[in-house]
Amino acid sequence: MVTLLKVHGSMNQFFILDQTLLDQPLTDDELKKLAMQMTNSTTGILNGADGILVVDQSDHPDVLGKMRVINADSSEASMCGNGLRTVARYLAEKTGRNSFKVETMYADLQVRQESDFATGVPAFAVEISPVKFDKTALPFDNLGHERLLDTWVPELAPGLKFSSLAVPNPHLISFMDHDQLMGDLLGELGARLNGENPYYPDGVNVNFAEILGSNRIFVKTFERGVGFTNACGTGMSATSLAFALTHPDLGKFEEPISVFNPGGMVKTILHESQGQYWIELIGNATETHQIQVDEALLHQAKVTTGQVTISETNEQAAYDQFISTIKP
Ligand SMILES: N[C@H](CCC[C@H](N)C(=O)O)C(=O)O
Repeated sequence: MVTLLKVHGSMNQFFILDQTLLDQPLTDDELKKLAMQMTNSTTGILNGADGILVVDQSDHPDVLGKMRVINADSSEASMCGNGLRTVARYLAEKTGRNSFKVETMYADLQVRQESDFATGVPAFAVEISPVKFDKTALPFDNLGHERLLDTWVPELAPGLKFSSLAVPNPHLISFMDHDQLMGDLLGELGARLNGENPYYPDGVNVNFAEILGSNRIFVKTFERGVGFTNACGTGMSATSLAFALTHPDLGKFEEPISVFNPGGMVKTILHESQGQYWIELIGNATETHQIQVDEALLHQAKVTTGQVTISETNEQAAYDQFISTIKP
């Protein structure tokens, strides 16, 4: 039997699969099939999730594990900020270490345990990097620009300015008022740029943001490979950086920025060293369920309610209590 976890960061929900517990790791094709099955609210357990986080051995120095991110549509992403906080907690509890690195597709990222956000709400800080703006890293095309930073792009949406950066997964960001943010445009643009389109052929996470005040923003995201999520950690990080670069009077480097989202709130801290930006993303790492499952069912992508033993932790109640106390 193998223990899976159901976890979330700001209500961005995942299953964690630690492949080092398996007799035989899943093939990439099996991982994709498992992600599709488990994240689906009909075929999956516990109403599905936004993706699966796969933990593997890392042979890099001072790195306690490797994280791979499989979206609900089975596409693999280079990073997941909310997910990395939950993997950091999983590895911290597995090893007894509270500050270490986790290998991700393009970088070994520093993670550390933070003091609880509230009673029963463990929190972790994770490094978000590398950060790139140029087309080679995103890639966007056919927009007539080498980079998008507070740029009018009528091809995407008239009357809005856009920024686009890779952290390292690709993000498109626009700041607007509350009504626009809550309107239909985010879903329409998100669906358009993650289907067949001339501008973001590999898709892009689309973030609409409202500026609430000094070092305070609200971000709503349509995620590549998923659709609407309660929060997107890399999206909130990228949006925080775009906030400071485009509204330097309100968004500050080296100071905590409160980023509210439909699933709760996280903090980001922006850094620049030797001309490179990197972002600290600090937020909850909540474990809601432990799931006992036979390894064969993972290989067969048949992790269904009748075939597993689920035990619920008491952490969601603590998280709900925390949410009731925060005010955007
Ligand atoms: N959908 C994203 C991956 C998950 C990112 C998000 N859940 C986060 O917390 O950063 C992509 O395809 O780039």
